[in-house]
Amino acid sequence: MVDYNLWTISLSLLLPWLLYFLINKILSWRSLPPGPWGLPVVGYLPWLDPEHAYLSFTNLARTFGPIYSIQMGRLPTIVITDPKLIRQAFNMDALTGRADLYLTHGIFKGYGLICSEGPRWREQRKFAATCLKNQGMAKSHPKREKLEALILKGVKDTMMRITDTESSATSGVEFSPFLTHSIGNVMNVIIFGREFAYDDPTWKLLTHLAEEGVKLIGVRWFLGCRVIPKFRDPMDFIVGGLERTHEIYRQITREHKGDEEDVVGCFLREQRSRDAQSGHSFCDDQLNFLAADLFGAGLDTTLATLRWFFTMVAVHPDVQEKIHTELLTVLGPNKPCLDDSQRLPYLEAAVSESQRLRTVVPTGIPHGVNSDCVLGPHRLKKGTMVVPLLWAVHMDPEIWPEPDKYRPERFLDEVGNYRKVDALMPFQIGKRVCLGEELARMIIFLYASTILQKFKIELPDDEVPEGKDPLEGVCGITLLPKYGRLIFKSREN
Ligand code: HEM
Repeated sequence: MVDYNLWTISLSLLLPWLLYFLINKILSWRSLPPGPWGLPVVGYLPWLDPEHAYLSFTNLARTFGPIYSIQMGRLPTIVITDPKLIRQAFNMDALTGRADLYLTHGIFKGYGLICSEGPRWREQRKFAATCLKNQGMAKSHPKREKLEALILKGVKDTMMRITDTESSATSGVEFSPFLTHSIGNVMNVIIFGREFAYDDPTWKLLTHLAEEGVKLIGVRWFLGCRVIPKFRDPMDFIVGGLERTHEIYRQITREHKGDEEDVVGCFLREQRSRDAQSGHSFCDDQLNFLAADLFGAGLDTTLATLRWFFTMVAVHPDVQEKIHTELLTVLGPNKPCLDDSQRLPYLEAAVSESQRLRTVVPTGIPHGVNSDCVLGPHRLKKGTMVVPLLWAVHMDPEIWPEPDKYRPERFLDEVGNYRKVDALMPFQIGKRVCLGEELARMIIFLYASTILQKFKIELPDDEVPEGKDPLEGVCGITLLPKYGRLIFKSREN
């Protein structure tokens, strides 16, 4: 009898709570965009292609529309494929957070720029933007010419290595290591105030750790990779690689006096000037994570963009000839410089079109909702992850008819001037838009124009197996060309 009463009391207390919980859940589901069902704990993850998650997401948009909900492990997620909606969402303060992933919050501990949020992100973003601008990364800045000269030195280094490789004009050359070294050194001078020699063992180690780390980050990170043995090795590699990278950075930092113009020098000065203040974000760990972010985000993406561009013009000789004719007509025998970019609209259009056709960050970098907010008719809860699906934006047939075709004319108006299309957003958009966009544009223009002025590029006959797409990609965080060997024939002979 006593037991029966206890049950009745417990149930009468529990039922209203259960009802309240269910109604709340149903209401919050109803205010969310539609989306596929998933399983408890893992959500929709088992159905995503781990190698090409951006394609699985794009397929779902065909069923559920330009904004849909999906459960990624324990993280409620919204995927957006409409460029206007992405712009609106990513301009909201409430969406400037990063999703709570083990990678961003557990391993990177919210340090650096890419993984930080709130006041630390604001303070560090302002600092890094000013520091890069003071090194010439801005239009009409007095140091722009110095930065231009640094990039051109890198272009010269790459061209020299191509020419010095005997096979480059006949059977072809894997030129990605040349680009990695020369663009890497542009980043090294900006961040650390120094360059590394091509065969320097420290440089080899740094690039190996960065390249492998980027490849290992993907959808698997949403599964509880701390507990699944299969995923432990890649995670251990990333954690160990980060520690070794930071140790090298600490050594470089110790060699700094603090009056240098590079990022490390600026950071050390800022740190000293703030020492008396409490609660600032300029601690030693932050410096290491910031340097790694700038190096990683800057090198990998710019390299991928250039590799895709050169592969695309090799596969489309008609486009390459038009670019070369434009270079001849506008520049004659003169070498390209940054001021020429406006006078070379076809080249600019060809670069934009390659950034569209092979989006180097296909799923974008997801954001996190940092306070409950409203996006159109939808209520987004704090903690939701928001994916701007750049691949789907760039392959939308409503915006780009026959999206699989490489057609630079999409970016030209009727008189042949470059036409900006808002839906092209390789650097993402909004309050956290890529911090290095201007630097990336400078590098891409100078490499693309100078190399195509000197060389005719072709794809070796035996590089791509029969029936395979020469523009096939391999995806980690970034999408890289699968086939890397190219023939460079000098046009000066
Ligand atoms: C073609 C080359 C590049 C592409 C396609 C690219 C793309 C992106 C994308 C998609 C994001 C995410 C933005 C967001 O979360 O809303 C991003 C962020 C970032 N990029 Fe780039 N990027 C490129 C070059 C660079 C360069 C050269 C640098 C170095 C200065 C750089 C530094 C950063 C940093 C620090 C962030 C994080 C910004 C933040 O979270 O506030 N990127 N980039």
